[in-house]
Amino acid sequence: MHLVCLRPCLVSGRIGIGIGPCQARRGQARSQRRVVQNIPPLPRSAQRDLAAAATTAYYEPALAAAAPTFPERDLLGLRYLLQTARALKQNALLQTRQAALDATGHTFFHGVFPEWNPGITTNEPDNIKATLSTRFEDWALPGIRIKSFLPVLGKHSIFTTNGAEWQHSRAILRPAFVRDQISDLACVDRHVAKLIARIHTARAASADGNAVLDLQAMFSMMTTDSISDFMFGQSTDLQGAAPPDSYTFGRYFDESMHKIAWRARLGWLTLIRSDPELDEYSRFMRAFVTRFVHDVQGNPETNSHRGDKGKYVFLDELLKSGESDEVICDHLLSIFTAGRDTTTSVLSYLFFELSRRPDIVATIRDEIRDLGRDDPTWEDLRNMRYLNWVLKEALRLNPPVASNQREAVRDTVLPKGGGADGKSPIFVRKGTSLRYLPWVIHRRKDLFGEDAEEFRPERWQDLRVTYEYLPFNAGPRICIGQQFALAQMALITFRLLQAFKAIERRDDRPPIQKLGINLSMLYGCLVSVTPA
Ligand code: HEM
Repeated sequence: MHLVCLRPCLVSGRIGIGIGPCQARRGQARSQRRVVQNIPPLPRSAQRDLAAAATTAYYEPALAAAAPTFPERDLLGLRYLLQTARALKQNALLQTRQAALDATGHTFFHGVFPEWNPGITTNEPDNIKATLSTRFEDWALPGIRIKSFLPVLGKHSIFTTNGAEWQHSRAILRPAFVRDQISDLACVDRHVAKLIARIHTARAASADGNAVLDLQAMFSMMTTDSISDFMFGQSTDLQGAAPPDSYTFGRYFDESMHKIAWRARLGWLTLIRSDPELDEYSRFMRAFVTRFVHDVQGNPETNSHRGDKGKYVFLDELLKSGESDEVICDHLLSIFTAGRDTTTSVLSYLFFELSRRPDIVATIRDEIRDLGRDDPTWEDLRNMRYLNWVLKEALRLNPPVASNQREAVRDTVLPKGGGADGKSPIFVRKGTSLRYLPWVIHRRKDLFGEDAEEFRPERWQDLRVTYEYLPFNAGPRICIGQQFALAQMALITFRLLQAFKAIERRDDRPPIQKLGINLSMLYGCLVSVTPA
């Protein structure tokens, strides 16, 4: 019995577990010898998995065919890199990956320029379950992603650490997301009230009283205000009388996320060159956040937020950890990164859908009316069945974290993707990067039905999901802010549909999704609204 490792064959560029003749036309025997000599000993745990997941048939030559590679004959990964850059430029990376996964089955290998180890892309729930949960210890955040985030989030961030350091970050942050805070909706309510007031003002100021609004830009300001209020006890107040440095903070934050996304996606190449602009943004943002930390530390009794008894302030909880200012600053910027654009993304896409689906608007408004209360509690929002279906559906079709990545920290096994039918386990060498795309998985017709690409909240009536539905990720690194985000988004939608009875699309261009760290809408979300 021979198991061949998952390095690309030097001649054919094929990768996979294989026995028997190499498929390359030229240099066949030589390349095969070379590959076979490199056979790594299969780790004991991998052997256990293989035995459990497959059968002895796995070792038969017929099933040991290489897993698909894409594109073919791309040993160095240059074609893949160029394709990625081109697709990103055309805002079509998700669609390109979807087509590749459709063409190759649900898992394929590709070269990663300029590395030797191949990468894997998968939209197979079993593989994702292994990566995020059952074989969690075998995978970590990839080095390239950590390096891209470091200049902005720092080395203590939950998004730049693995292993014990990550556990420590999570242990510090977790208690701050307690039930009391989640159910304290007053903070969000203040900022959504300002948003509604701004919409009324814009309508009144427009010539025909029917102003065109870019809800994406408005949601972004609102979430910046509400998350800063939640974190520091003081809002950036971009929707009100913000000081100039709040605007600068917002702008630098946007620019930094854009740069980080490019660096993470294009790999090590972009890290060769330093980016003084990014360094400057980072310096400014750290100084901005540190000011709040000092403010709270320096004035424990007089600080403005403490006048508001009962108000939850994330920074207060964080300071209880006794960590240094630098660590606290890393955590604050991380929560800002985690919470702001994700929420903006879901709301923008949701209101884009609502602008072309008056039936859904009417059904949510009926549910609001049936509640019979103007001010919903957290429990009320949780129990609004249709509203929650709508949110789940928005998160399914446009998960803000549309594409995600991990890296094998030891030799391991994925349960599916090998063999002629793609159903055999595959061996994965340490250092291999794995990309999974919730955006693509959520649109699989075999998992979500023939209408998987349609926005249909009613599907959630009977749908039970596990690893095929990943808007908040899964396993030990599942989103900490999930309940907080869902409660916020439910309240914002509730309030807006209480205030406005119709939303009308005001943009003829086809919607284009832009993939950064999070998904956004390239042309924004242009609508007009009718007051209730
Ligand atoms: C609709 C809104 C949100 C979505 C879709 C979302 C999604 C995600 C996803 C997919 C991850 C996993 C990232 C990875 O491991 O690669 C994540 C992690 C995380 N999220 Fe969220 N998130 C949302 C809102 C929030 C909010 C509002 C907060 C906090 C205020 C938050 C805090 C976090 C944190 C701290 C992590 C890191 C968890 C860890 O690595 O252990 N998220 N989120």
